[in-house]
Formats: sequence, C-alpha cells, structure tokens
Amino acid sequence: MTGNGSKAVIEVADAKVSFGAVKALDGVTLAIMPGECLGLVGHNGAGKSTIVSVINGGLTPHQGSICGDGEILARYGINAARARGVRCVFQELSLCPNLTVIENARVLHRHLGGFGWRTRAKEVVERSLDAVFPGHGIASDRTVGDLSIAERQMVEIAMAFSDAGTTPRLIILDEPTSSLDASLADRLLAHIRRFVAAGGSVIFISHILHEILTTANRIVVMKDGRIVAERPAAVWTEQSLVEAMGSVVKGEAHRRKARDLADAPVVVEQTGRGMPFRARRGEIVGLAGLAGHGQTRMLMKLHATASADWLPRRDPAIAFVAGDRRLNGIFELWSILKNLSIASLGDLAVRGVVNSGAETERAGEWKRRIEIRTPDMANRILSLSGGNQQKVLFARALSTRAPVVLMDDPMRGVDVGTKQEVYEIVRQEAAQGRTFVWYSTEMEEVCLCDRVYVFREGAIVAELAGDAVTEENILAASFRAEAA
Ligand SMILES: Nc1ncnc2c1ncn2[C@@H]1O[C@H](COP(=O)(O)OP(=O)(O)OP(=O)(O)O)[C@@H](O)[C@H]1O
Repeated sequence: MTGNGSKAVIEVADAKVSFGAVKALDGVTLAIMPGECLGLVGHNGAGKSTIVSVINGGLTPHQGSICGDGEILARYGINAARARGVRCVFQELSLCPNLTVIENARVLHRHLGGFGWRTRAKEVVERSLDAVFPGHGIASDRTVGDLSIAERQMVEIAMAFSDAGTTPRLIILDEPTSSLDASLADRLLAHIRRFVAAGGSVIFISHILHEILTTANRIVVMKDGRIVAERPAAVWTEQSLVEAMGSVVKGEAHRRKARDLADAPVVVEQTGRGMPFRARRGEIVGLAGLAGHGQTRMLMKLHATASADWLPRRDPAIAFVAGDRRLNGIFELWSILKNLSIASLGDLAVRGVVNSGAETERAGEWKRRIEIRTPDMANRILSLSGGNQQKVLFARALSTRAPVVLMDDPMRGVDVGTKQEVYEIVRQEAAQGRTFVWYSTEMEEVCLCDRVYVFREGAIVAELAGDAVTEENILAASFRAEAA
C-alpha cells in the first residue's frame, strides 16, 4: 500500500471463479494503488491470468465485488475498465495480424476515428513505441503478421501505454518480457519505473523473478487460486519467493562438463554469411544474440533440412518445440492428450492403428513428470493456463525418439519449479546422446549450454564454449560483431 490514504484504482474483494471442477480463483482479495507496481507471481495455473481477466473486466467473477476509486462497480466489463484507464497486455498476443501497426492502433482506440485518423494513429503509436522502446526500428506501416514475436510483443506493450483520449492509469502486463531479449526487457522495466513514479499503476506478472524483484514495489504470491503471501518487494528474495510459490528451491544449475568435440557433427548448416553451424551427438547447443537476429530462421532451416522426406517416418529425425505456441504450436480444437501425442503416433501405432492405451499411458507419464495441471488430459488444450500449454509442447517433442530436438525459446511462461525439472530432463537426455539446439532469450538458459552461437543480423558472429559462455561475452558479441 502507498500509505498516503489514496483510494485503490481497482479493488477486487473475495473473487471466486470456477471452470468446471477447477477453482481458478478461490476467494481472492486484491487492491492496486496509484503509483505502485504490483508484482504477481505463482506456479503455472495458480490463477494469475484469471484475476487479471477479472480486473480487466473480461471475466465476471461468480462471487465477489469490484471497486474503483472507492466506488462499487456494479456493471463492470471491458468497456467500463477501458474507460477507467485499465489496459491489459495478455500472454497470448491479440493484435490483428492482417492489419498494419497503425490500423491496429485505430482498432484499439475508438477516439482515433474520423478524417485524418491514419496520421493521428501513427503519431500515437510511434510516440509510445519511442517512449517505451527507444531505437525500436519498427515501421508503423508494417503488417503485424510480418513482425517477429518480439516485435509484436513490443507493439502490444506500447499500445497499452499509449494515450489517445483516455489516459492509461492501470497497465496489466502478463509475462511481458517472455519474447524480449535482455536489452529490450531492460528498456521496458525502466519505462515501468518511470510510469509508476509519475503516479501510474502496473500489475506485473512474470516467472523471471529478478525482474519482479527489481521493478515491483509490492509482491503478491498466488497458489491454487488463492493469495498465499503479500509483502513489500524489498523484503522478498528469489529464494523466499520460490518457497512461497511452493516450488522446491534447487541450487544453481551447474554448467556441464566440456564435451569431447572430436565427434563428427550430426547437424551442419552453412549460414551463407558468418560461421557455419555444427551440433554433435549429446551436445546442448545454444543460440543467442538479440531477439530476431536469425535464430528462429536457423531452427526452421535445420528442421526443413532434416524432415524433407515426403513420406513421414515412423520415428522423426528431428523434433521442434515452437516458441509462438498459438501460431505454430498447439492445435486449438484438440484435447491435451492429442496435442501431446501427435508427434509420436508412428511410435504408438500397431499396424497403422494408434494404441489408445499406450497413448494415454504415455500422456499420463508426462503429466506427472512435468506437472501438467489439469483434472483430465481429455480436456481441450485451451482449458490449460499458458505455461501448462507450453509444457505440453515440450512433452510432445521429448516424447518422440527424435535424436535432435530444436527448441525455439521453449520456456515462455513456464514457472520456476518446472523450468528446473525441464533443465534436468534436457541434461539427462543429452547425456544419453540426444542433441539439443536451444534458442533462448533468457541468459540463465543460454549459460546452461555446452556451446553457444551468437547471432547478429542473420549470421553467426561468434562461437563460445565452456567457461567462455558468459553473459558479458554474449552481450559483447551481440552488439559488436568483431568483439568475439
Ligand atoms: N477457459 C478455461 N476453461 C477451463 N479451465 C480454465 C480456463 N481458463 C483457465 N482455466 C484453469 O484455471 C486455472 C488458472 O489458470 P490461469 O490461466 O489463471 O493460471 P496462471 O496462473 O495465469 O498460469 P500461467 O503462469 O501458466 O499463465 C488453471 O487450472 C486453468 O487450467
């Protein structure tokens, strides 16, 4: 609380929301004060996005009340929330892909209509992009579908902070940095601090705990639909947060021993410009550098080369964990079970017929192994929280027998406890001879790799191995091609 007697911008009291048997919110009370950044953390499926939907007016709680500036808001919905200056950036980005950035700004801000709207919309969105992400390089006449996932995330965040008639008062950011590299994330965090210092309010949800600890004033921990702890940010540590979330605190992930690089590479790709790409059996090869500098394109190319056969193989030669799950990861109309097993149907089939017993058993194993939080694997994939959907994609790739696994920033939105489990699985599988090619926007993950290629402007500009894989070296190579 600010302690200055001001009224909460929005206050939710005793909110309850259930989806069938799942209690997504089980009596949550939360107030957001002017001039504060409230950090919200919790395991995947804890209820963070659900409370955000209630505050944003997108979901009416089955029980409980909502107040704004001290008044009870009886008919609270999306329009009422927008009129009060509440803006939300969801985990699943929501811009229209077939429209330009300017046209999307027009869709969001109804006041921008009328003669000359294009010029006004351009001004509004560019001013905000410049303020939040100085030097962003995104032309506002580009079609959103042509932007990288990081650029889309930047546009969506800038739109939320933009002022086109209604001043933004409360910005809700649900995993805003999940696709941003460290330098873009830093720019956003600096902007949040400026916004809050000027009296604005922010709800900041992230699984990257140091971002929350350095940006929020107050941190609330959710677990299984309830608030289980709430303290000023200054008294929390990463360890106490992880413990409050109910995850097991593990020691720092250890760097793996240097690999014997004498083995012949199992994956080779010439990038045209820059250094060639090589990966050996049992190696974890990291792709680093600023977001959008060719890492995802390289993964796509590796995948296309290894899976070019027109006849599908019983065991795929290569598996892929998509980063943009809504665009090319999940099958939205399918169940969790089908989404998980789709890549291993050849393996699960006997004389061309899928053995449904084996399919269910394998899915159950993965549900336990990485804690996919659902009462029933036959439920639709969209009934899962974002982080749990990402776990399914991970399980889909790992449950194949593909000797090479490509991962396109696969931990987006996955909670701290599960990340540790997944790191361990990757290490175990690599020790048994599997090769991982891992693009990550998180430095902690890049530093777990045996060898790292740093990308800049579509080409590999540096190769780092063993003790040379450090944040300083990666940043130096990312910004200055000749540095490494
Ligand atoms: N539309 C829905 N249908 C069924 N269940 C749902 C639906 N939306 C959410 N849930 C369930 O409600 C619970 C809370 O989900 P929520 O998305 O709020 O979690 P979260 O804390 O935001 O997780 P994450 O960190 O993975 O984003 C989860 O168990 C989820 O499966």
